[in-house]
Amino acid sequence: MDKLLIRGGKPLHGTVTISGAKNAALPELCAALLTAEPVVLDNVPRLQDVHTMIKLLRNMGASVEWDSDTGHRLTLNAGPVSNPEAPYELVKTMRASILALGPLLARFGEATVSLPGGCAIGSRPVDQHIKGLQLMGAEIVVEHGYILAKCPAGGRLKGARITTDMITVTGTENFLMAAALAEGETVLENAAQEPEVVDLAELLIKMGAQIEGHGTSRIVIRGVDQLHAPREPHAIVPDRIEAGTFLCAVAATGGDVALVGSRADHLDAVIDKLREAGASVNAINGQLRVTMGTRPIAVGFRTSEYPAFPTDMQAQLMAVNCVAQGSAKISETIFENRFMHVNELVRLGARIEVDGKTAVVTGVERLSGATVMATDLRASASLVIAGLVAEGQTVVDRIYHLDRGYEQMEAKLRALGADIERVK
Ligand SMILES: CC(=O)N[C@H]1[C@@H](OP(=O)(O)OP(=O)(O)OC[C@H]2O[C@@H](n3ccc(=O)[nH]c3=O)[C@H](O)[C@@H]2O)O[C@H](CO)[C@@H](O)[C@@H]1O
Ligand SMILES: C=C(OP(=O)(O)O)C(=O)O
Repeated sequence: MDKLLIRGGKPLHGTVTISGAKNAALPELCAALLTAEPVVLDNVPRLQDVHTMIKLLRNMGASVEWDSDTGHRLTLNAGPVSNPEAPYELVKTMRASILALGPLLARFGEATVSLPGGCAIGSRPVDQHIKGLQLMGAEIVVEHGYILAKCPAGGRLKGARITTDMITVTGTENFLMAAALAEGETVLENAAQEPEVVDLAELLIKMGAQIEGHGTSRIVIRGVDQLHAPREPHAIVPDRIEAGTFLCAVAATGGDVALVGSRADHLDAVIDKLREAGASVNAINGQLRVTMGTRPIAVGFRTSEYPAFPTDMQAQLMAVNCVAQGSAKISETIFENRFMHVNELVRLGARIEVDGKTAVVTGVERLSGATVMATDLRASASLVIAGLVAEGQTVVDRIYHLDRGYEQMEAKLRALGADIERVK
């Protein structure tokens, strides 16, 4: 099993290119299921979850081809799909497989998708996805760990008014894709406003969907009979969480880094907090430049839905607080168990106390390298940041979690001057 070996204490300097967003790539790969024409996506990040999604689509009969061995453009042809099924073996490694449910139902009138199950950060049920699709007329039974869904006689979903109990990102995305081919109008109330939802809506519009209100909490979709391939390749929006992770790394280690291909306007809440911590963050000529010359100041924050502070950045900013001056309170409101990184950060010398959904971090002057274990994707990123600033050597074990959502993280950090390598 791969590990990362980090010798901390080096400030980061240079330029890093931010990849396309994992959380936009995954629904957009599924959106290709909505048409028999070949869909071309650009800026697709080459990371493990994308490879898993490609496996899932190929298993259904789709053809998926990268343009070159190292490039980021791929062509998906769901014309030959004959098996509208997402089996447990593939779904268990990636919750986002649930995103196949909406498009499969909409285009093929039936779908069999394994229940994703829980994961380290919480139980993560999909009841809202099921409820919304039922409101659109789908007949759904859940048995033997599978969601068995089919459209009523006539074979087409019907537009509906869907108000979810909470804001759900992949739920909103499933409804967008299902409603694009449904009969009549669908209104999504309490919709997620994340940039990845907006990017998916923009791709669907390029494919002929009629969507209004994406980026707000009320989205209206008028179903059409057929979708087609976008006329031009659709470039996936930059990964704001990858960008935020690099911003936090610099805030912790000090240095001066330019992020190419990132969207400052998608990172307002994160940038505000990093400025409060003492970093200078500026958007210049399409780049985001972060400089940090002092020890950070501890900053309190609370995770919430976009545009507030993202839960996917909680662990990384906690790592910055670990070496900051002062103490700060962090509240996690989205997932019930997203403090798995705390015990590992403590092994590096951090002072953190957790009480339910709140963690209080008191910064220490130095962390000391140790062997730590990654428990989930963003927990891994926080351990890498802590390792970059810790004295001596840190080994981050189980980095298959990190590989799910970051493209070439260690190569990008090494190019910025970090002493980091992957070992078996
Ligand atoms: C692939 C992808 O885009 N993943 C992101 C997506 O996950 P995901 O879409 O799975 O997260 P949701 O927005 O759905 O979850 C929000 C909350 O609602 C709960 N819930 C959700 C659906 C449901 O049917 N029932 C239910 O109870 C969840 O358990 C959670 O507590 O948004 C999360 C919140 O920003 C991010 O952390 C993930 O990185
Ligand atoms: C929780 C995350 O992803 P997923 O929903 O794919 O598990 C994440 O990207 O931090």
